[in-house]
Amino acid sequence: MPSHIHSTSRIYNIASIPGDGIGVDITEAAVQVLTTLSNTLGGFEFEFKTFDWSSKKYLERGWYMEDDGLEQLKKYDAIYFGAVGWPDVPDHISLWSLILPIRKALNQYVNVRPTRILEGTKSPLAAVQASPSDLNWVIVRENSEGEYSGQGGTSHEHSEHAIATEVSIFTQVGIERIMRFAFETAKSRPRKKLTMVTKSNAQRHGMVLWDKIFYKVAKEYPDIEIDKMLVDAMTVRMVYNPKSLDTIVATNLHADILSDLAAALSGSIGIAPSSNLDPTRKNPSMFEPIHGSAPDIAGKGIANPVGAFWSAAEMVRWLGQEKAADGLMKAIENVTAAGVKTRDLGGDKNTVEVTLAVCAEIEKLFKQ
Ligand SMILES: NC(=O)C1=CN([C@@H]2O[C@H](COP(=O)(O)OP(=O)(O)OC[C@H]3O[C@@H](n4cnc5c(N)ncnc54)[C@H](O)[C@@H]3O)[C@@H](O)[C@H]2O)C=CC1
Ligand SMILES: CC(=O)C(=O)O
Ligand SMILES: [K+]
Ligand SMILES: [Mn+2]
Repeated sequence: MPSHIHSTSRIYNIASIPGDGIGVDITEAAVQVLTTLSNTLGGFEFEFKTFDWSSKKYLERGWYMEDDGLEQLKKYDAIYFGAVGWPDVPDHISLWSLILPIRKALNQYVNVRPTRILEGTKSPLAAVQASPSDLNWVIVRENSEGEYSGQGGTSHEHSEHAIATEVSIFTQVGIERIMRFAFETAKSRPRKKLTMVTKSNAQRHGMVLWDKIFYKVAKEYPDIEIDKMLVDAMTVRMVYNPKSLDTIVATNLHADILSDLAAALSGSIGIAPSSNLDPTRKNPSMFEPIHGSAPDIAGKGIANPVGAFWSAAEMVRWLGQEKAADGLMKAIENVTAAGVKTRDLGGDKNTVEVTLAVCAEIEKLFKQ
């Protein structure tokens, strides 16, 4: 591309945190696809700064992020994240040293997790036919409090009297803002439907407040059709009647679980994206596939990069480049439709082959 075009480009500074296991492969793939996208379209560019914050580095040097790591991240327009977690480090140490502090400190109180069946892929559900509306959901996950508040403690740890508490925190402010975001999401979608997931039959304090604030906020959205599901029954409805759902709002833990299920029902966990959003835009938002570091397939070059690409498309959309985001999604689906898929989707291609196919498709779509 001629340099004069570059000089007028909007530059987005992206903090890239590949992390562990397949997080590294899929982040590399996403960076390649994003670079191809900006080079092909023009008008904007990405400048990536890679942070080597990982479990491997933690084992070498005793820390995940520098002391001012969260402050460093605040300078970027967005954060692209792979995955964190490795068998040599207890999972609660890795999560609480990297991904969870970022979500909390940068006020990323929403985690948006869309699911649908991509072209050329198949749901394992018999109830799901070819129609895209058979399974097309957005799970809005509370991302700052609830069961992952981090409050609690352990006493008498090394004795038979060990006591541990894990306290769920639900605040009026925290619930109200996630409910409002969920209603706005439902409003932006054609079906205008919102299902609230709860467990207020057994959990009689936090979940009761959750329900109450949902109905309070619902009054502001008379055009949205609402219903309520207990989380256990919700799993059944997702399997037997996926068509009846559209936008879903759930707590941190419930939505974590339901979104892995949703991904599997749509074909594979390897395709599912997520956006950790600070809707106030005072802090950068963070984009990552919903899956973890997958130690069982790490280093084999076979991880599905589609969830990483879809997450990248969500990042591009959040940054305001709608046309580029739509183009990237189109390129991804042209590739799946052509049968260029990794094994988890029933194909025989590897990460690099799918990545190159998506890059070629972007060039085909956008090159005049
Ligand atoms: N946001 C994050 O960074 C997350 C980190 N983790 C961490 O990741 C580590 C592994 O966790 P698991 O429970 O095994 O969950 P996982 O999502 O890493 O893997 C679950 C299963 O799905 C498969 N899988 C996942 N992503 C795939 C992809 N892109 N392509 C093909 N197959 C894929 C894996 O091979 C595995 O069989 C743990 O340390 C966990 O704490 C887990 C979830 C999210
Ligand atoms: C930690 C985790 O599993 C998630 O955020 O999806
Ligand atoms: K991830
Ligand atoms: Mn999860």
